Amino acid sequence: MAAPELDPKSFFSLKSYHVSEELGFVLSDPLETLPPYYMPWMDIALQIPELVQSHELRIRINKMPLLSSRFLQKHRELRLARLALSMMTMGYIWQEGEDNIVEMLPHNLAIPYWEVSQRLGLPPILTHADSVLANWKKKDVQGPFTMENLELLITLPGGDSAEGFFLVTLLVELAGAPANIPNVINGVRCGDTEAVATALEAISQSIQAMTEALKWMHEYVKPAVFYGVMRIFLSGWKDNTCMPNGLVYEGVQTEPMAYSGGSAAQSSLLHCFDELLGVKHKEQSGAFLTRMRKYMPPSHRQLIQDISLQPSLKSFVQRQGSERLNEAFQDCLTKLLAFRNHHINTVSRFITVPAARARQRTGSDGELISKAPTALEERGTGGSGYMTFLKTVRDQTKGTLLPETMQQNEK
Ligand code: HEM
Repeated sequence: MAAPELDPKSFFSLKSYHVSEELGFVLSDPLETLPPYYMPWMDIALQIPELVQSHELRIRINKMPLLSSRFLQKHRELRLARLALSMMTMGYIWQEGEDNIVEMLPHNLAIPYWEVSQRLGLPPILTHADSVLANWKKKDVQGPFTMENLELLITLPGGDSAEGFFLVTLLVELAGAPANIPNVINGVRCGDTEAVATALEAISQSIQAMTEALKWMHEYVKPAVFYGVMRIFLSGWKDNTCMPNGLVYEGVQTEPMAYSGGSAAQSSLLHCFDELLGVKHKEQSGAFLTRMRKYMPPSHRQLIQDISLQPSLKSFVQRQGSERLNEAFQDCLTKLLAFRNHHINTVSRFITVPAARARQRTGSDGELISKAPTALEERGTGGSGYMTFLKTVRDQTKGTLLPETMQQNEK
């Protein structure tokens, strides 16, 4: 997909980045089926939890025919094929948990997976763009985007909690759809203070709606299931002591390759807001977030890059001396800070607390939790030393606030 040209005089629009005003980065109308030739993939992909449970997934994948990816033509076909192949790969690698790890993905899965990934410009591992953005359907097509009216196309072990985890994340994405970012950029370009303030007010509401949606995680996902069952299936083979050498993709390359696991750190939303508002992440946390951009669809990555090349919004706000604009800018940062604080609480509830219970073998969910992989205790599925990272990112957001609000926040 060619990167859109950035002409500072042209009108900034989301269209050229394959981002919609209504759905943001979410893929619109994902396909539910592939052409019949690809039935062997879909047959397996649709039964991953059951096949993992019966320890048959690897056997079924080993017997799968080697199919050519050349009959996949449309973007949506490629996305569904990648979703199916990614989910199968995670199931294949982690079927036995941390025991009996395989270090080679068989050629009948690895070759088409590599080809499809190359065509989409994504690394050959499950990403947020697959498991969340391209993994939904509405039960009633005319109905709303609600938990009740949504379901996944393909899932991993973890039952209702797995479904809840991916669908709540989808709702967070939808709540934050960055429709107003172009209005901010275009307003700054033509010096329209009121237009920029209006767009920032809408963005701050979207970020607040993201926080509200994130709260549903507590309702739809059980921490013990997330920690003890699901998390390993999102893990990658980079910075993971279980697979220190990475994974050999048979028939693609003889040397192993290392990739980070799926994480919403790969969502383009917060990267866009950070670039727009001038939140800069440095050193290790900055390096990790920059690396996560390689796990996003290229056009989404390009949008983030192009936002970062715009004249500074913060300087514009400071120059204009408008109280309304000042407040709208500050409010966006305050809401972003609140999102990150709530996210840290969520992470604590879904990882830190179960990890402590697992070490002490306590709690009614003790058995589930104690099966959790020990290599992941200190790390997020994206492979970060997560708490230090998340707090640094949060503090960087706070550090971007204009001085008066910082003082109010201290009170
Ligand atoms: C049970 C729910 C969740 C848990 C346990 C969780 C956990 C984590 C962890 C451990 C990290 C550190 C990076 C890594 O190694 O993966 C992270 C980063 C991140 N997560 Fe989540 N997450 C959850 C839900 C979400 C949702 C729904 C979103 C919204 C899209 C989100 C957005 C982010 C972002 C943007 C980062 C990068 C850090 C930042 O920009 O603040 N997370 N998450």
